Amino acid sequence: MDIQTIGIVGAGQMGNGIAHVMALAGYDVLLNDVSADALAKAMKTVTGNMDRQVSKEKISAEARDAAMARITTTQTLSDLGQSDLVIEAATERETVKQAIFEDLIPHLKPETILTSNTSSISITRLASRTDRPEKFMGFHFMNPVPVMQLVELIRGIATDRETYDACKAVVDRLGKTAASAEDFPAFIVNRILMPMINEAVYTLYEGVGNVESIDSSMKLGANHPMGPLELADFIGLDTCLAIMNVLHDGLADTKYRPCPLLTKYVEAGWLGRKTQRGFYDYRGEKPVPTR
Ligand SMILES: CC(=O)CC(=O)SCCNC(=O)CCNC(=O)[C@H](O)C(C)(C)COP(=O)(O)OP(=O)(O)OC[C@H]1O[C@@H](n2cnc3c(N)ncnc32)[C@H](O)[C@@H]1OP(=O)(O)O
Ligand SMILES: NC(=O)C1=CN([C@@H]2O[C@H](COP(=O)(O)OP(=O)(O)OC[C@H]3O[C@@H](n4cnc5c(N)ncnc54)[C@H](OP(=O)(O)O)[C@@H]3O)[C@@H](O)[C@H]2O)C=CC1
Repeated sequence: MDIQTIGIVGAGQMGNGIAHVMALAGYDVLLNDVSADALAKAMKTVTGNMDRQVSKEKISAEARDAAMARITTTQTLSDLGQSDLVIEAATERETVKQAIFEDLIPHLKPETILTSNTSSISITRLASRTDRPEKFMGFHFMNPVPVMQLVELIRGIATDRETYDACKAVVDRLGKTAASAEDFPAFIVNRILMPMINEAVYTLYEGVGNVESIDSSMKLGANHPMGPLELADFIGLDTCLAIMNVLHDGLADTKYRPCPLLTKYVEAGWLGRKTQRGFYDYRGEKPVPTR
């Protein structure tokens, strides 16, 4: 299948990154969000990130201008009807994703491939609620999208070969590396990464260390580029909690129990960088630990 136009639903940190790399690779991008603010912020972020790539001579000013011209934003979901491939990258909540697919499907071409950037939710279950489970799969980018090399590709029970091959060809054109994961809760990366982050929150909760000592231990002691709490703030604490809940419910094992302190931060609306406060407070000149 020839893919030229890519629809992206959700213009948060993942949606803007996906729009960025798709446009630079020459795809036409239709970027949708319910919020006009989110769309404006996304375009500002993409512009800033591409400008930085120009100033570092990673891309030319012409390539940036051409890529920016390929991105169209819209608050109207039906405008994505002409997409050859749709990547849903809205909030990590199953009901939100299901409602998006329900509203979008009547406007899609029969051959359009439908995918989700979900971090954890069952692809088979999401697909089963659509009219095209064989043309549905998981297309899971890592954050920050312009920098991270991996894309996890997850087939649901019904996904056909043609759909997988078409998505794999898109990953190849982006110059990224695809890893196939089976459709089990949180797939590969988050099955391993998120329990580590949750354990870091337990380590904080139990007073074994504070935010600073936990993060510097993992940075200096295990050579991680970011400490686990800094990374949790970067991902979004709501997303981290949602993934832990999917692991806990889906695998029915207490080892995946979300730390009550993680729940408390989310209940406070302290979701990390995106709300300016999480395990660190980002409102000042430099991040200050909140515990
Ligand atoms: C939750 C899920 O479902 C799955 C996930 O995504 S899990 C999260 C996976 N991601 C990670 O684990 C990220 C861990 N952190 C890192 O790898 C690094 O800290 C980092 C790449 C984010 C930043 O690297 P750094 O060396 O500390 O900083 P810095 O030198 O400023 O940045 C490195 C490059 O990334 C770019 N960059 C950094 N943040 C960026 C962003 N948000 N968007 C775009 N580009 C960014 C920089 O411009 C720089 O580019 P050049 O190499 O071209 O100069
Ligand atoms: N954060 C990460 O590190 C990673 C996240 N993911 C996954 O990507 C997806 C998006 O995550 P992320 O970008 O971090 O989340 P964000 O919270 O940054 O962005 C989500 C965006 O979706 C919007 N949205 C909510 N409902 C709808 C809707 N019905 N239609 C259109 N847009 C909607 C939100 O708008 P509003 O704010 O107005 O509600 C928001 O702008 C999630 O499934 C997440 O699990 C995957 C890999 C890494």
